[in-house]
Amino acid sequence: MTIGVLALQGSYNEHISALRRLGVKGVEIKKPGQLDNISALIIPGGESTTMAKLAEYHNLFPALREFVKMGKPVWGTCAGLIFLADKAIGQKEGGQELVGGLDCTVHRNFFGSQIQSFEVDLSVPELSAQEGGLPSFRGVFIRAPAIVEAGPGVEVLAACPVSLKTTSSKSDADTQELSFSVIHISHSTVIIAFRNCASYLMIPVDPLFCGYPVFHIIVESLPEQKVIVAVKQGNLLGTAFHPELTGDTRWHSYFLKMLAKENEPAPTTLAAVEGGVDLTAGQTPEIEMPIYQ
Ligand SMILES: NC(=O)CC[C@H](N)C(=O)O
Repeated sequence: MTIGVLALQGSYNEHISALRRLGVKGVEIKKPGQLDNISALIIPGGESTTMAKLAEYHNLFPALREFVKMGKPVWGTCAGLIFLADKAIGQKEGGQELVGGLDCTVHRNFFGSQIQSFEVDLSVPELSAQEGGLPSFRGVFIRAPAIVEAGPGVEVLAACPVSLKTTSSKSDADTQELSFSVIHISHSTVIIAFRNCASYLMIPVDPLFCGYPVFHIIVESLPEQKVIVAVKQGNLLGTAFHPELTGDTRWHSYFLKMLAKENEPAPTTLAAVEGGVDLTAGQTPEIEMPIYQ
């Protein structure tokens, strides 16, 4: 059993390190043919537009789609989650190709720009039920996406509170005046972006909102909002955050168990991948990860 990590760009070395901490060898995947030799694939975080351009250049999209269609386990983290989504919003002009398969709409930079990156403890009941340990997981969000819509077959594994900060001078007021833009409308949800506080709010569709790109509204005592940041659909796993940048390997071990459930023996030392970059020869990836505990 071999675990591939798409190694075009982003945090693939970090995933390979995390797998190694579990005693499992990960191999770099850079070419379509290398997918034939692996049992499961991790698509790492990075920058999804760049990664998509590289994947296109190496003609990887048809093989990646085929891999997903075959039902083999695939885990997308952050940019990798964007890759796996059936639909992405907030893309650069001209859009970007997606692998798809995950019945979700992902907002590419939901939490804002690079400087709005953050860490937060997420409640992860399903993960801790299966893997043990704390009921929470330290989510490292780097210019992170979020899942703004999920289909009926998608299991939500974690959601992140979305705070509505405001620059209003009436800090103790229950009522705040905020201007916003509608950035996404679907049959069930409207997402609005607040102009002065880089926050988002998801609200049920109200026909009143449709057709007006910019509003000025009064928001009264807004309830706490949560946005989905980890999902599972069959053999597809998606996380908007970066477990490979923490010392906690539970998401990796959770993913490996998805593979084990496919009636394959538990992962041990893995054979070299023909045509792939094999890390079994006592080599270590060049970059040892900073581990945030
Ligand atoms: N850390 C990440 O992978 C960030 C992903 C980034 N939002 C993108 O569009 O690619």
